[in-house]
Amino acid sequence: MMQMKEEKTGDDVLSLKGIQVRFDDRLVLQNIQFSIRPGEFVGLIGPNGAGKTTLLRVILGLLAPNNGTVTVAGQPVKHGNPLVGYVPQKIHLDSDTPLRARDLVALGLDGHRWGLPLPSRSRRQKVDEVLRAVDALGFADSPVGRLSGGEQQRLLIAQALLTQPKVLLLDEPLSNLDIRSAHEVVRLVARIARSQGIAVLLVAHDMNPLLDVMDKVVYLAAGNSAIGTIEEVIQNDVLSRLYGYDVEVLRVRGRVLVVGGSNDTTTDLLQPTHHSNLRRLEESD
Ligand SMILES: Nc1ncnc2c1ncn2[C@@H]1O[C@H](COP(=O)(O)OP(=O)(O)OP(=O)(O)O)[C@@H](O)[C@H]1O
Repeated sequence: MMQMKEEKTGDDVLSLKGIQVRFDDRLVLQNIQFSIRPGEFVGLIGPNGAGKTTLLRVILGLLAPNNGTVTVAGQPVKHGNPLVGYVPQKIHLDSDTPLRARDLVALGLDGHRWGLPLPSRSRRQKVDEVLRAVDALGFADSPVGRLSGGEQQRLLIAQALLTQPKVLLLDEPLSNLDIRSAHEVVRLVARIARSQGIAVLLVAHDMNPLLDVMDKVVYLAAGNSAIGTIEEVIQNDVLSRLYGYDVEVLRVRGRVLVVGGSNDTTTDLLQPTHHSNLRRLEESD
C-alpha cells in the first residue's frame, strides 16, 4: 500500500485499515488503507481482477477480510447498514416490464431494514425527494424499460439515497453508458456528494470521465493500492511500483491512458478488451 500523503483521520466517514483478502491461497488484496471524508469524491480505479468489487463487498459487510478493519462513521461495518448506499452497475429487468420509474425507486423503501411499511404519503414524499435529487421527476411515471441507460442509472442512485447514506458506493456505473451520459451521471453524483456531504467511492475502469470531479483516486493493481490526488498517483513510477513492472502514463489531449507492454503490444491496462487504445483514442476525438 502506498499512502501518498499524511491523512487526518478525525473527520473520516469511511476508513479502511490494513485490509487483506485471501481466496484459498491467493492474496487478492494485500494491505489496503485509505479514508474518505464527508463530501469527498473518490474514484476506485484498477484493471480487471484487481479486487475492486471485492473491496466494495468488504465495505458493504458482505465479505469479512482476513485482516484489517473497516469503519463507517466510526462504527465497524455490518451488512444492511443504512449509512452505506450501494448503486449496482445496471438494472436487470426485461425491457417490457410495466414497473414505473418511481416504483423501482420505492423498492428501496421495502428492504427489511425499514421494518413496517411507511404510510403511503410519507413514502411518496421520500421517493419524490430522491427523484428530485437526481433530476428524475420528469420521467417518474414512465416505464423503466423505456428509459435510457443514463436515466436508469439515475434511478438506481435515487434508490440508494433513500436511506440517507453517509457513504455512497457505485460499482462501475458508467460502463454501459455513452460518453455524454457518463459525464452527466458523474456530474450528478459529484453534485449530490457536495450538496449532501456524502462520501462517494465510485469504481471505474476508465478514469477519464472522472478527472474533473475526483478529489482523490484509489488505484488498485496486483493486490496493492496507491491513494492520493490524480497528480500524485497517476505517475509512471507510482503505477510501475504497483503493477510490479514498467507502465507508462500517457496524457493525450486532456485524456489519460495507462499503458504497458512492449511497443508492438502496447495496451491500455484499464480497458477490459485488448484493442489498440491509441487508435481508439484517435477515433473518439
Ligand atoms: N468468491 C471468490 N472466490 C474466489 N476468487 C474470487 C472470489 N471473488 C473474487 N475472486 C477473485 O478475486 C480477484 C478479484 O476479483 P474482483 O471481482 O474483486 O476484481 P475487479 O477489480 O472487480 O475486476 P473487474 O474489473 O473485472 O470487475 C479475481 O481474480 C477473482 O477471480
